[in-house]
Amino acid sequence: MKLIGLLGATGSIGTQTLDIIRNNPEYYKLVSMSSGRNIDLTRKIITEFKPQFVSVQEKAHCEQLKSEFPHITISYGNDGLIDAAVHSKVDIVINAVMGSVGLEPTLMAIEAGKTIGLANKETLVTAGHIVMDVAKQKQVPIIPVDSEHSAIFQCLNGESKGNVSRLILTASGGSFRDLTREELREVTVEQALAHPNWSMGSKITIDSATMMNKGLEVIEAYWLFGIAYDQIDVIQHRESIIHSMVEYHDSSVIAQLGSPDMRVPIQYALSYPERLPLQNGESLDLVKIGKLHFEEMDTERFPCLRFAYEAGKIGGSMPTVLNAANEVAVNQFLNGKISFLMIETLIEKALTHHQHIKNPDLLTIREVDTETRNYVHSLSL
Ligand SMILES: NC(=O)C1=CN([C@@H]2O[C@H](COP(=O)(O)OP(=O)(O)OC[C@H]3O[C@@H](n4cnc5c(N)ncnc54)[C@H](OP(=O)(O)O)[C@@H]3O)[C@@H](O)[C@H]2O)C=CC1
Ligand SMILES: CC(=O)[C@@H](O)[C@H](O)COP(=O)(O)O
Ligand SMILES: [Mn+2]
Repeated sequence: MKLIGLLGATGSIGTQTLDIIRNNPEYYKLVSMSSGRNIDLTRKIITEFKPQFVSVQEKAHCEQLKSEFPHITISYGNDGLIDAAVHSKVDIVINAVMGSVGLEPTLMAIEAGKTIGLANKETLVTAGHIVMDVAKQKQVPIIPVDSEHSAIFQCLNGESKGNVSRLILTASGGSFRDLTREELREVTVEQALAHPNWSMGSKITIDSATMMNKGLEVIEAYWLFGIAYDQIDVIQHRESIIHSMVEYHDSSVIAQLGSPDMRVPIQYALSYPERLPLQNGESLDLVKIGKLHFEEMDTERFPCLRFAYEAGKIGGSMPTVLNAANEVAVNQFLNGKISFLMIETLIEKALTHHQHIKNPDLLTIREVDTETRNYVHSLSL
């Protein structure tokens, strides 16, 4: 029996993780969880899964839930999020919160020796050098949940990284993959949220439309697998059937395929190194699909992927700036305050404005994150 701490239980990855726990009560038990502001769903999850510890974002929600569930420990805010991650009974933490707020709970969970199932890619983009160092020191496994990284993890299957010549990440291209720059000027939030293949939270769906999602994933892959940026390629693959590939130095390419269903990588992170049958999993019918397509990425139309490679290669505090600027800009777009193309403009301005810091410690990372958020807010007022 694995005892689970689930951060971001009310979100897209969170609720799919709960599906897996629900379907496999002999293997998994929810012990601690966090949610944000969705209190109705939090209440339902508490009632069904009976976790011992719950954290929410707001104090008022915490007080409300305490009165309804007097036998459960309920907390709130960033401290609550950390307490959910380090709960003494938890074996594995699935980090499915959105944004760099996931960084400190991840670090504290690693310090506490918990295995990490990582969906929250912003953690590694913001402070990959710190997270990977602590994980190495503590000998804590970080198992990827992001579909591309789970695919690469499965393709690597313990092979020496010295045998790898290239990682090939696939990108669906997102909602606007076939639009011209001119057409991108006019797109709406509703259109951006209509991802062709995946049903996900709103922030990552916008990241997918700007292709920043793939940029964040390149940096995520760099940290998870220790492969140089020049050996990480991205290609557009509009069907999202091949989730990513590894090319070895004997020219052999190993790919992981499957219908787009995030329960597969989530369950694999939970069951690793075993595999469990997936309830209602769709068997891949390649004959029905007929053709798979592969295209070059177009960083003229979608410069965010280029920004991410550049920030990743500079390293230090640059990826922190990239991530923080992106989080603020995407939020402004979702709130109708800026246009779609303004997202990339704000990120570029933040990157240009920032004075690079070489090997930032956690305190410096926090400062850079806050300063960047303030700067982007000031630009988009
Ligand atoms: N969805 C997907 O298929 C995939 C997602 N990912 C990554 O997984 C992570 C989660 O994505 P997704 O599930 O789509 O996101 P959602 O927006 O659906 O869910 C985010 C979760 O985090 C909670 N949350 C948000 N902000 C805060 C905060 N400040 N403090 C505490 N909790 C907070 C939300 O709470 P509430 O809703 O209650 O407010 C919710 O539970 C992201 O990093 C994303 O990039 C990676 C691959 C695929
Ligand atoms: C499901 C998943 O892992 C997402 O990160 C997905 O990859 C987004 O699709 P894009 O390939 O369009 O960014
Ligand atoms: Mn992904």
